[in-house]
Amino acid sequence: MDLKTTNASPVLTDPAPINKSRLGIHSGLFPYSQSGPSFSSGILTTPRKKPGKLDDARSNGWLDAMKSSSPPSKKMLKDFNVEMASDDDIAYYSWMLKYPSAIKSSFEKIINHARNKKIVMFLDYDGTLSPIVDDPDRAFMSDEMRSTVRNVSTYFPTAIISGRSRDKVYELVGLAELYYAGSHGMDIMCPDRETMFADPSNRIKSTGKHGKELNLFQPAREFLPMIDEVFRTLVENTKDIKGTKVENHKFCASVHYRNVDEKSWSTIAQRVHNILKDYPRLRLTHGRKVLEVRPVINWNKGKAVEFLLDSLGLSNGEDVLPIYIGDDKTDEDAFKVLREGNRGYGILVSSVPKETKAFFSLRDTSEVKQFLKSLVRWKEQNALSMKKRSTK
Ligand SMILES: O=P(O)(O)OC[C@H]1O[C@H](O[C@H]2O[C@H](CO)[C@@H](O)[C@H](O)[C@H]2O)[C@H](O)[C@@H](O)[C@@H]1O
Repeated sequence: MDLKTTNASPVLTDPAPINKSRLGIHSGLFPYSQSGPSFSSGILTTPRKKPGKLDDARSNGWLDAMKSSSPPSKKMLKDFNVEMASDDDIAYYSWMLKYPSAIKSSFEKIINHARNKKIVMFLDYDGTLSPIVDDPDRAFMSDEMRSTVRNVSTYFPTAIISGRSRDKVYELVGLAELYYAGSHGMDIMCPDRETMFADPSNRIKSTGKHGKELNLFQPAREFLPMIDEVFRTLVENTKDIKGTKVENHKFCASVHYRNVDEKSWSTIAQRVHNILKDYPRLRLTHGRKVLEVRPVINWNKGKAVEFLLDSLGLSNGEDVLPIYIGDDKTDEDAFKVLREGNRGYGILVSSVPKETKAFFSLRDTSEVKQFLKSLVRWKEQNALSMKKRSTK
């Protein structure tokens, strides 16, 4: 089967980022919206945006987006042994007025709101549970983080929602008690509820590595051969560029350029761009020093959150509080769903100011761990005081 179409159309691109000024908190933030095409219902395959006049990777903003796709490491200014706040610090603290820290200023607010509600915890993996490292194969989470997540899941239903393949993220997290959504939510391992599957062809019964029966929801299943083909083409076409790494996530593919000399970034962008011209049913999104190729369907991490809440029977309750913690552009779809439906809290993990649909912020993975531990402590104290009250 020829998976390409002869009717080549230009690639849908994300908007080019606006250069952020060092102190321009409200006016010059990096645009951070990721939403794909949206329809009121169904998981429709949608056409890409109309071709613009410009038709190469440089002119349509890919390169700018690539350059600003991961925050630089922070430098502290020191002057005569007096620690001074840099412009970046001032910018960050001003930004935090709009997106307060979930552990510092706003923890009380969060738990007050969560009182008498059931928290459902959604966690992104890279940059949230494991720090960003140069080699994607070595992005391990610490044992302490793992046991923290395990503790969280004893009190709250907990799901991992990642851009990686479901198998890979399951292997990295290694906790059987969680729910997993891989490929940016396009591969969901979920509880078995017949009513969830309006289109039963998207529902797959499968047997996991340990012989356990799995219930999978895979809305982009028809794209499997196409993603496999484009993955192989991407590998073939970038193999001469030192440092490039292409990953196959089953329902999407990633081209990493973190370890590539910046001089070659435009070459990578151009080659990926050229390949995608032959696949109008695929689109490109930008992650942290990674180009991600994914199907043009009305599905994303936000949809996965809604699907999981539904399949857990927790979608309509006033007494449910979903919390989603993530660091990347793809997490914005989930933040948006929670904010717009007034359903719960998005928490952005970032050490630099970013425009976001989240409500709160955490600086890095260690603050994520601290936040999760604080929630568990709060829940334990609650349980203890309830027990004391009932034995009086
Ligand atoms: O949705 P996520 O769980 O956050 O996954 C997003 C991407 O994460 C990985 O790449 C990122 O982390 C790597 C390891 O720290 C880093 O080397 C890379 O530069 C980052 O982009 C993963 O490899 C990607 O395939 C995921 O899409």
